[in-house]
Amino acid sequence: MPDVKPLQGGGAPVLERLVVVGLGLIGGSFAKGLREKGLFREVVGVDRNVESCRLAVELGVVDRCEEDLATACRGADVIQLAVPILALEKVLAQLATFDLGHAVLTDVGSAKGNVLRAAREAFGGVPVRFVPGHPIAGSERSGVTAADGRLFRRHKVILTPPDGVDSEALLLIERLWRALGADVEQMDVEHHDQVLAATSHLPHMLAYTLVDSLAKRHENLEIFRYAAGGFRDFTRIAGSDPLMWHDIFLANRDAVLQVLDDFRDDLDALRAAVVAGDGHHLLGVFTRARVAREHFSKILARRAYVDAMHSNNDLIFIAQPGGSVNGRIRVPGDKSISHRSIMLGSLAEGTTEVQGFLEGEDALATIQAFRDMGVVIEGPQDGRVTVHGVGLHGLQAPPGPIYLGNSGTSMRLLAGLLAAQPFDTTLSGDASLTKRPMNRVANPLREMGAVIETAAEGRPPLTIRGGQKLIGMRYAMPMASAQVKSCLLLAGLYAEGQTSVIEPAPTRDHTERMLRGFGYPVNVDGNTSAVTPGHTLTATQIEVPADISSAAFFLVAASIAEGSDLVLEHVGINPTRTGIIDILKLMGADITLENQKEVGGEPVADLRVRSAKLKGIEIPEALVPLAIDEFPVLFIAAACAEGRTVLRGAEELRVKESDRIQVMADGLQTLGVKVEPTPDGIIIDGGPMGGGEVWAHGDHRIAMSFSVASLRATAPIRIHDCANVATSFPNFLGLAAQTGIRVSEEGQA
Ligand SMILES: O=C(O)C1=C[C@@H](OP(=O)(O)O)[C@@H](O)[C@H](O)C1
Ligand SMILES: C=C(OP(=O)(O)O)C(=O)O
Repeated sequence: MPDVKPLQGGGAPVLERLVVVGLGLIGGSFAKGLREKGLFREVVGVDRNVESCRLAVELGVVDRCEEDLATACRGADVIQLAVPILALEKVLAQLATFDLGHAVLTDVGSAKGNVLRAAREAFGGVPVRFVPGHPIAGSERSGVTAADGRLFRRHKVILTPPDGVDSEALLLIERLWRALGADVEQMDVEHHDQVLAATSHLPHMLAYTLVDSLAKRHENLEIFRYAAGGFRDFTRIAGSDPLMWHDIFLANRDAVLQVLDDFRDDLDALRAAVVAGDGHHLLGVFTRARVAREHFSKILARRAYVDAMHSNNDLIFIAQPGGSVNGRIRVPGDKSISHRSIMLGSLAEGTTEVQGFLEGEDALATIQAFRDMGVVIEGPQDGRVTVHGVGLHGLQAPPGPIYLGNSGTSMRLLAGLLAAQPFDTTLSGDASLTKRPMNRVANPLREMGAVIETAAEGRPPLTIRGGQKLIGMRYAMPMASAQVKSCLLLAGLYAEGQTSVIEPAPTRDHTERMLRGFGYPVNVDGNTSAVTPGHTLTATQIEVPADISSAAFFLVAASIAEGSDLVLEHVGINPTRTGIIDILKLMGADITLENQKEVGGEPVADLRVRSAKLKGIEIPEALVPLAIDEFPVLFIAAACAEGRTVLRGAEELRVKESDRIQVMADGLQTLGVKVEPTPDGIIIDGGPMGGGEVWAHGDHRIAMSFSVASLRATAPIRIHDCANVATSFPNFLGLAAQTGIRVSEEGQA
C-alpha cells in the first residue's frame, strides 16, 4: 500500500503515479485537480480518442498520455476509471488480466450495482482495493477542454465501498476527493442506486421524454416557438450526453424501474383528479411540492442541513449602546394562537382561513407536521393561511418521523392529538427540544391509555403508538402549564367519557377559546376545563393578534430607554397573557391600552408605552404563569430598575428552550449586574450596565432580551447563538432598527 499520510500536508509529492482512464469532463477534472495539488509525481491519462489525449497534455490536465492501458497501469498507485458506465465493464475485464500490484482502483460511475457486478465477474470477486465512487458534480460543458480542477469543490462525492474493502485504500480515495474540496460520504450500493434513480435518473428520463414526445407530435415544432421559461427549465437536462444516459438507464435498470413505477402511480392519481375535477387533490400535491422545493433550494444553497449541523453556526448579534425607542409597529402574530389555528383548522370540517399567522419557524413546524399527515394547507403568504380541514378522523399516517425543530408547544400539543390516532408517529426536534421534559404529557396520556415511548428521562424523540383506546380522566396538573392542559384536552376529544384538567394557577386559555370558536363545547368551571367526545369542529375564520410575548421586548425597551414613546398595534391582551403589563406597571412603567376590542374571541388593544423610572419589586407569584415567556426581558427591566427585584415560584423557566434563570444570570453578571439565581427564581439588584460578550444558548427570547439591554448599556453587547430568534420573531432586527434599537447581525451593520 502507498503511504498516504503526507497527503494531508499537501506538500511534496508522495505518490508515484495516478492513472486516469477516460479524459472527459469528470476524469479530466479529477486529473487536473490532483495534478495542480502536486500529490502525485506524475498524472497519466489514457483515452481512446487521440485528440483528447493531445489536448489533455496541452491543457495541463495530465503530464502525459499512454496509449496502452497495461503499460499505464503497471506500477500505478491509483487508477481512476472515468469512462462511460458500460465501457467500464470492458475496462474492468481488461484490468483483471494485468498484475495491478498495489494499485487502488476507483471509478466515478453514476450507478454502482452494475459496476460491482462487473468487477465481481471480471476479477472473480470484488478486489479489496477497489473503492467505487460517484461525484455528484457536472457541468453543461463536456470533454477534456471543460476539465476544471475546482469542479468538485463543495460537491458531494459518494463512495460505496463493498464489504471487506481495504481500509487504507478507502482512506486514500477519501483523501484524494477531499484534497479536491469535495464532501465525501459513504452509502451502501443499493441505497446509492435507489437515491440516484429518484433524484437524477428519473428527472433525466422525464426531460428527454417530454421533449421527444412534443417534438414528435408537432412536425413543424411550432409548439417550441411558444415554449417559455417553464419548458426551458424543465427540459434543460435533455441536452445531456445521450450515450452517457443510455448507459446509466441500462446499468441502473432495477432502481430506475422502481421509481418510474412509483412516479407513474402518482401521475395516474393526478390524471384521475383532473378527470374527476378533484381540485383538493391537485392543491394538495402542488402545495406540498412547493414547500418541498423551497426546502430543497435551501439544501442546495447549503442553508438547511449544512448550517444546522455545523458547530460554527453561530449567528452573532451586536447591540450598540444607547438610543431611544419610538414609532408605531405591529409585531408578528401570536405563536400560541398560530399553532392552534393549524391544529384545530386541520381537525375541522371545511376550510379555515387564518390571517395574521406567525411566519416563524415554530409555527411553520406545526404546518409541516399537518402537511405530513395529509392536510392540505395553503400559505402562509403575508400572514394568510388556508387550512383544508380533514375532520377529527381524517389525519393520515405521516411518511416518516415528524420534525418539530425548536417548538415545545408543537410537540406537547401534538402528543395529545396523536395518542388517539389509528397510526404510529415519532416526534423529534432540535438539540434544545431534545433536552426538554416530555413526561409531563406522556405520563397523564399513559394514564388515559396511550402508549408512548420516550428517550431516557422522558426526553424526545417520542414514539406514539396508534390504535389505542383512550379513557377520559380528571387530571390535576402538578405545574401550571397551558401546553399540558391543551395536550390533554386534545386527547380528550377522542377519549371515552369526560376529560377534565385542573390547573394550579390560571394559564393561557387559547385552546379552550378556539375550540369554542370552532363550535366544540368546552366546559370551564373555575380552575377546571373539560371536554367530552362526540362533537365536531366546524371551520371558521381566525384573526391572529400580534404576540404580546414579542411585544414584551418593546414594552421593556421603551420603558428603560429615556425619551421613548412607542405604540404597539393590535396586541393580544387575553387576561391569561397580560402578566407582563401588570408586572411592568407594578415597577412603575407607563403603559396605556388604546383601541380595545375583541377579534375572533380574543381581546386586543394598541399598547402605548413611554419611558419611565422603574423600581424593583417582589413579583407576585400569581402573575408568574401569566408572564411565563416574558421573564428574560423582565430581568432586563429589573436590571435597569432602582432597587431589588425578587422572583419566586418560576422553576418552569429552567426547562424552556434554555435554563432561562441560569442563562440570564450569566449574561447579566457579564454586564456587571448583581444577580443571584435561586432554584425557582432570581434576585436582581438594579444598577449600571456595561457591555460584553453573552450567550443566548440558542434561546430566541434570551437573544432578544440582551438586544434590548443595549439601550441602557455603556458599551456594545455581543450576543452569541441568535439564529433561533427566527422561531418566534422573524423580523425582530428590522423592527428593532425601525424603532431605534441599535442591534444587527455581526458583519451586516
Ligand atoms: O401553550 C402554549 O402555547 C405555551 C405555553 C407555555 O408553556 P408551558 O405550558 O410549558 O408553560 C409557554 O411557555 C409557551 O411558549 C407556549
Ligand atoms: C417556551 C417557549 O416556546 P415552546 O415551549 O413552544 O418551545 C417560548 O416561546 O418561550
